[in-house]
Amino acid sequence: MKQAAIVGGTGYGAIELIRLLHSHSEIELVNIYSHSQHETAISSVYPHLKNIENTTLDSLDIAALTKNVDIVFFATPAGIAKEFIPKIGNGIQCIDLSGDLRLSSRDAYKNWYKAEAADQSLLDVAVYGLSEINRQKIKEATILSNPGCFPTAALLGLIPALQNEYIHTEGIVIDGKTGISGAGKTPSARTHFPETNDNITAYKIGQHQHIPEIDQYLSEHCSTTVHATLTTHLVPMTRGIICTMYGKVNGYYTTEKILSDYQHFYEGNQFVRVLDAGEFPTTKGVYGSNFCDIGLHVDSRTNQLIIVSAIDNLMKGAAGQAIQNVNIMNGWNENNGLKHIPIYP
Ligand SMILES: NC(=O)C1=CN([C@@H]2O[C@H](COP(=O)(O)OP(=O)(O)OC[C@H]3O[C@@H](n4cnc5c(N)ncnc54)[C@H](OP(=O)(O)O)[C@@H]3O)[C@@H](O)[C@H]2O)C=CC1
Ligand SMILES: CC(=O)N[C@@H](CCC(=O)OP(=O)(O)O)C(=O)O
Repeated sequence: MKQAAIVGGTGYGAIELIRLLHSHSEIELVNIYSHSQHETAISSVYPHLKNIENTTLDSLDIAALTKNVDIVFFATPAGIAKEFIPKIGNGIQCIDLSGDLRLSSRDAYKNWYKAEAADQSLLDVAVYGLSEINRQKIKEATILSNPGCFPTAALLGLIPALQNEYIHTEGIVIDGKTGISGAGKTPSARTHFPETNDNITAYKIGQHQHIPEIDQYLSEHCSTTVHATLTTHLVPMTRGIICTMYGKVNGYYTTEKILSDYQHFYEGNQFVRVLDAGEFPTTKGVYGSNFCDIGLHVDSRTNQLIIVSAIDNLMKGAAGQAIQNVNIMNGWNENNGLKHIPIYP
């Protein structure tokens, strides 16, 4: 068994990691670190964990952590992991759920996150954990940068179309919608119930921190610079992300031809389900699971390829993909801790 710790222990990402690690056969969760609450059991903060996970919350102690654990998950806001990971060393596997290590350009991080970027030496060794696309590099990783939630849905939906040159690289539009748990556990004026109930809001237009992440990895995967338009919307549901994406078709292709190539592209990848012609994903269809469901359609009237991609933001968009990546890093079965059927209805 490998021993693991979670930093940011009382946040939503951490709680989801705890749920998944409970059924992981190779990892024992030994420390849950919290900067806000100490000497209290996690099950007192979250009563749904009563008699299941009673670990006492501790304040982060790097020296003790370095001796005790093999794997550390940072489920913390941007700005934390980049400061602590360089102090850990010892070959300990560090998985960062935040955006600290995702952008290769330090200037881009400064522009979009409004803070100093991680040291270049840390960015150089961090591996981007889009599991299905970057599996070979993830196998060798010690420092793992887990993708953002919208980038996970958007990149898995768009990369096959761009790599096969089914769509032009210019004019790609990503219309993204997310449940409110994506904003974390601390309520704000934007996520407060009266603002979100019975309401849909577009937010961070032209300013979303996932824009440079999507551009960077789309560009890497089609060897030309891509600038996609992302607009994110907050919708009144707890979990789920759905991205409806549009790209101008580059030639003449049928829905069936592109779908069959997507099915081939993701063959052997148990967590990406490419749907049949006429079927489209829903957030409920992936709720509580690590699946990314993809459906698509060629609109011959407008010559647009319409791709729809759905994930659970806390699962494939965060904790689920983090566990999938740890499984890849350690040569374990990729679905260890992740065998959940979506919760339906
Ligand atoms: N929610 C989602 O769907 C997704 C989240 N992410 C990313 O994962 C990370 C965690 O997200 P999420 O769990 O939703 O966020 P939350 O806000 O729910 O949790 C983050 C936790 O980090 C800890 N924390 C807060 N401030 C500090 C600080 N200054 N120093 C140390 N720890 C701090 C707190 O826990 P404590 O007080 O116990 O230490 C807090 O609860 C974020 O970077 C987020 O952007 C990525 C993809 C999807
Ligand atoms: C609803 C909501 O506010 N969602 C967040 C998701 C951010 C996230 O989880 O990703 P990072 O790790 O890149 O910050 C947002 O759109 O910014």
